[in-house]
Amino acid sequence: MTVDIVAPGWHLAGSPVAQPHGADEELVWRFMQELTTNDAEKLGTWFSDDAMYQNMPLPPAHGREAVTGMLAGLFTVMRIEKVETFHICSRDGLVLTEREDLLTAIPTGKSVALPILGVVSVRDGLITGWRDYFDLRAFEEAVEMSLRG
Ligand SMILES: CCCCCCC(N)=O
Repeated sequence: MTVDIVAPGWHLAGSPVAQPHGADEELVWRFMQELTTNDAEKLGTWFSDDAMYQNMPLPPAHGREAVTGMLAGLFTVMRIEKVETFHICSRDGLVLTEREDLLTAIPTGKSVALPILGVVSVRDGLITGWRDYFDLRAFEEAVEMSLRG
């Protein structure tokens, strides 16, 4: 069965919030597309030295090295196939993204389009914080893989 991202009924396709505006949102929009490289080292260069990253149902990573290591660890068990950012908005360097990420679990080969609310803080052209909120149980059941060990 082929899994893909389908724009939800609540997608405000023609609205200004469906496109990035300003340097911070442009940076986050491009970063979300860069995720599909699944290249932890390359993605790590987007972060400040003091950055944090957390998939909210899981523990956080603090510092660019730990952020890069967490991404590298994720990419041993999953691939980010596609990212659709349906809505993006921001104020004072805090960027909110309403997305669906198409994720494939490497051990099972199963995929899921996972709804995610992402919060990204940007300073001087670097990401200082990235927090993704999603239903981990929905992910684990869909791809038949646990991320909690
Ligand atoms: C469910 C695992 C976490 C997802 C990691 C990368 C992403 N935010 O798409």
